Amino acid sequence: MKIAKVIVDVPTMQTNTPYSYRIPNGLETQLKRGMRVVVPFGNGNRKVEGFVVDIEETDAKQSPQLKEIDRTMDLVPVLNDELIKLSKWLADKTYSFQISCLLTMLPNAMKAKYATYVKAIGPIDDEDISKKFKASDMIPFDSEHFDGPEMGKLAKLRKANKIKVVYKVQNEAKKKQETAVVNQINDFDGTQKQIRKNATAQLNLLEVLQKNPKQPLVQSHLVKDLGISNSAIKSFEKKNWLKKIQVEKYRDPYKHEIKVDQPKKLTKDQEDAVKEINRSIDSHQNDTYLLEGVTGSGKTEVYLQTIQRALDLKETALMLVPEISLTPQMVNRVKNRFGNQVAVIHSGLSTGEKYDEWRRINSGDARVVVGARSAVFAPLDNIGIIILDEEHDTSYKQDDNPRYHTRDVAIWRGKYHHCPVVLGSATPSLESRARAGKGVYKFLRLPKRINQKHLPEVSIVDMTQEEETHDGIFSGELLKAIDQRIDKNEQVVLMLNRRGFSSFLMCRDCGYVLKCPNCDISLTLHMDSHTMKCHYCGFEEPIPKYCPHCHSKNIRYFGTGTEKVEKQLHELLPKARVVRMDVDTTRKKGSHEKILHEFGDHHFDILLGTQMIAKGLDFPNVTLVGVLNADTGLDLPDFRSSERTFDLLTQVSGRAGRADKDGEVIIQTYNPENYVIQLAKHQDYEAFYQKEMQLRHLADYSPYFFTIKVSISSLNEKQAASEAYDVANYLKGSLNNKTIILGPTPRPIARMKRRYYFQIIIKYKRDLKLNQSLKHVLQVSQKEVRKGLRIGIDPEPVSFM
Ligand SMILES: Nc1ncnc2c1ncn2[C@@H]1O[C@H](COP(=O)(O)OP(=O)(O)OP(=O)(O)O)[C@@H](O)[C@H]1O
Ligand SMILES: [Zn+2]
Ligand SMILES: [Zn+2]
Repeated sequence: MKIAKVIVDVPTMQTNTPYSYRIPNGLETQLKRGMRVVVPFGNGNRKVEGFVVDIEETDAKQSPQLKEIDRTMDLVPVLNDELIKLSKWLADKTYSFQISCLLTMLPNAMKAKYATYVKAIGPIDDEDISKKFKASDMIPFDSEHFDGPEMGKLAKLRKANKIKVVYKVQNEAKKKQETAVVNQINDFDGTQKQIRKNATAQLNLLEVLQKNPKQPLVQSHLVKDLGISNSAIKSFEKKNWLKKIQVEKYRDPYKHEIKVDQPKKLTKDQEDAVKEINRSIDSHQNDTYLLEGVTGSGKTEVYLQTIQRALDLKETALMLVPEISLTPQMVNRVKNRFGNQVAVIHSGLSTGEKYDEWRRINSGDARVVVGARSAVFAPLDNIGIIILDEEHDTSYKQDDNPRYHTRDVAIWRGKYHHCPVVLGSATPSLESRARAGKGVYKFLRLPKRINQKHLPEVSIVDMTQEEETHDGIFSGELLKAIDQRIDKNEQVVLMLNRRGFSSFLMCRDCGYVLKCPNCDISLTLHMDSHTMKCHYCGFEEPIPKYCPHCHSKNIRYFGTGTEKVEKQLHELLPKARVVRMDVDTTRKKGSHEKILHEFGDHHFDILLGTQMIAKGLDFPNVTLVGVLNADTGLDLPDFRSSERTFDLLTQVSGRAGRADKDGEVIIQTYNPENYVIQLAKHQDYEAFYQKEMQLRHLADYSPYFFTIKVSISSLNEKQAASEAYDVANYLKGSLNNKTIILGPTPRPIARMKRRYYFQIIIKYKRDLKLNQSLKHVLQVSQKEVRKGLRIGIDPEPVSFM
């Protein structure tokens, strides 16, 4: 007898293991590992969903009491063996439930709230089934409409391509048609001779056709994105050099189907890196590389050429980038090189678009995947290379269950596929840099910018010395520099660092920031009530008149929003054309792309934005970068706040002077002597690394120690506190004596949304009992969990707030 092992969608400790179910007649040959099923569960036999993670042969006598699978939700597996295996590892590694991991891997469109249908797409020879399709070609795929044996027939019909499964998404767009052109030219050289030398529009069109001789090219993209004239297309059509066809409009958010970019000739450093990585690809070696390259050193070209190598070997490629730098610029660079083979996954896509992309990957149509964090689970087969760009970025860590780090998952998949993993950054995480130093990762460096360009000159402006003008936003020096750049017809990027803050009060004499006495977080100014409020605990006090630290009267509103800065700019430099990029101006779909496009076309002189603009942008005409407030991230209660500030300043500085013209950076700060600011001035990552490693060593922090955060919360403060003490005591008794256990303490933000939080920080080097002990904690706290306690285990937390 065959049984299925099913992970059910009941996320508790007790159910975090596969349950056995009998496979009903008719499904025996159809049911596959990786399909979703509906099964009866518990005493009441309520129906729950689950994933088949294994199918086994057993002796019927041994398991007479087994319940039977109700039905399948899929006709083909939605997860392959690799991903099922990965989910088990991930659950273990992140102390979460395997079901959460399995669900994390699927696009939302396939999650329960969306209806599943079967759709007839060919003649159906089975009488029973074909009768059902008489009324409609789409029928809900459930037990009301199909019984067990019929489900088996459906699977056969799907194999024969007579039906398909459709997940109906609420906002699914109707399919539309659009006009495309297809090349008809065989002899390109001969054709070129027939075109006048000064007919550039026609020559451009010819070039695009030559690069894409077989592919339909959507006319509107040719015109809008490549500047090819409609009249050129018309005259080509008349001469039968191309023909027009109608194609199905695809929900491609970037609408870029045309390859226009050729590989660049590599510099010596790039070539060394590419050779080394390609060697691993060719020999299927699972090496992890750290590619440390200064800003503008051409890391992207290294990625593109190694991806090409994997494709040449008929393998696929996975490229991960932080959400924030998943800009149209980056996406277009990959799409321009690899065309339609690229699938893009990020949070800006609609559910339907994400599902489309997922399906293209699952079916093997898309062979290069570019995406943010969750794309690390893309169902690619046969991966030849995995790239993690800006590997230090904190958005790679998921805050919620399962609390995985994208880098760990990428490395796991690299091992599975025997392929190299490339971690790239101008400012690698200390952890990765340390591993490269020890030889765990192979170290590749691009120490110079492309074309012998040097890094931009950085100067620091001490804002405590500035006269009280311009609301403390602009120093005289920065204003003058902006003015000069505009006169020279060059462009400026201005960053307002808003990390961790909205609007706060700061003393202009000593730099003191007014903080909440309970939460260790800065208070936010509320003009309506004329008070300072804590956004987390609700603490409130009147706006002070004197600095509590140095008693200066010079205490003022700071950390203004980009909107206010924009207004200031208009007053101070009326001629400047400013475009603002922040959460407000990019909320609408496509607006991000539009702003960057218009800035690139020099419709604006100044791009003003938050951290959003620090990464990945490549505008040749930008020669000045200004950082309005370098300090705001430095004070956060987090041992990584220096590292983050250094990264941010280095990344944003790197936006200046990337092409022919020299770049300049001006950083305004209230802490000009701080080592982070000083080292950022020299853009000296290696010096920063050495210095910061010393500090981490002294304080027993990562990468010298691993960290785990255990957080315990409840609406009832007493319950949370007493459980936290119990857990800490248990851990102190069970873990080895070199492991450091801090706490329990109320979390820096102790109370959030009415729950009281306590946290325990575990710092360890090697502790064989750790995993077991933490699982034990999860087990024994079950009773309290039923009474409303929550307990979370976060390995390598990126936030301690
Ligand atoms: N071999 C090359 N020859 C000519 N130009 C190149 C070459 N490699 C890269 N470039 C160009 O140099 C510029 C900088 O490269 P790229 O954006 O890849 O750098 P990066 O290291 O990714 O930078 P950042 O970390 O700042 O984003 C780009 O405009 C790119 O097209
Ligand atoms: Zn507070
Ligand atoms: Zn002061």
